[in-house]
Amino acid sequence: MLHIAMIGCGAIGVGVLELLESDPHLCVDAVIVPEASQPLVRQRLGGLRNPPRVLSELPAGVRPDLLVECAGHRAIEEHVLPALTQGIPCLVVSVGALSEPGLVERLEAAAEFGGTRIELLPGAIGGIDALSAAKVGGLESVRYTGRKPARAWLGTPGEQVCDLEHLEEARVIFEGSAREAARLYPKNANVAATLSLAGLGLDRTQVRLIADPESCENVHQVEASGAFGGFELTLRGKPLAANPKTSALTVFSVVRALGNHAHVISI
Ligand SMILES: NC(=O)C1=CN([C@@H]2O[C@H](COP(=O)(O)OP(=O)(O)OC[C@H]3O[C@@H](n4cnc5c(N)ncnc54)[C@H](OP(=O)(O)O)[C@@H]3O)[C@@H](O)[C@H]2O)C=CC1
Ligand SMILES: O=C([O-])CC(=O)C(=O)O
Repeated sequence: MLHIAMIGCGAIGVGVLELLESDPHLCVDAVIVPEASQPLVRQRLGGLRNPPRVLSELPAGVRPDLLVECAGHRAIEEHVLPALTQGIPCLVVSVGALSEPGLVERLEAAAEFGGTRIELLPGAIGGIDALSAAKVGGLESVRYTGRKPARAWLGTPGEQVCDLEHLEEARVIFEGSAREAARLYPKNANVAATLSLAGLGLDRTQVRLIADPESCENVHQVEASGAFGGFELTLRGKPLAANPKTSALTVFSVVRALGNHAHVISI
């Protein structure tokens, strides 16, 4: 049985906990969330057979087998870096945070110090295995298009490009490098950052973001070419009811990754 601590308990976290209830090899003992949201989180988890403890940080001396981050960019600094330093292996979904200059190097240094590893999860996107294998032979180009319902872009610079509430047809709201996408759209930059880290890096990965009033899915398209040949991927992600900015596949990606640590065959 693997003992897990989870950082964050929102749309992804709750979905993961519900699915893990039926896996006898994995047990989430604690979820770490800000003090202010603890009563709400305890209420959300009330329906689970064995709800985890809800805490603001890992108690001194407690050492889970794995720590999984499902919280957001700030949590990398607050929880993942210290856990790595203590030798706790970490799985991370907020991969967009790694676009911040210097953070990859700091995570590497913390993991080396602790003698452990950090695993970046594919989350809402697929094909990361193929892309990073293709990189070994040499990649020429990687283009990513992210299309989401118009309202999913509220609160982003897309609001300055068009009237998202009254959009009548699909509109490109951003075109540029993954680095620029991460700077302008940090909350939507996880997929772009993941593709960049697996492939050609933040400066050479081209990104296009589209607000589409007709769409009710988060559609991720990737076109890559290189010495291996080429691939085109379209992933039509269903948004989570609890957070339409997040695709349901992200929950399944976390459950898969945790299962791969606990089960004898990993795939
Ligand atoms: N790789 C990928 O493809 C994807 C990655 N993501 C990443 O996953 C993150 C979580 O997504 P989702 O579950 O939908 O978001 P939610 O907003 O539904 O939930 C976030 C949870 O994390 C908690 N939290 C926030 N900051 C911290 C912190 N510093 N320390 C501890 N807990 C914290 C929140 O608490 P509170 O309510 O108090 O803020 C809340 O419980 C996103 O922010 C995004 O970065 C999301 C989608 C796809
Ligand atoms: O589709 C999702 O779940 C989230 C997304 O686009 C991103 O963060 O890049």
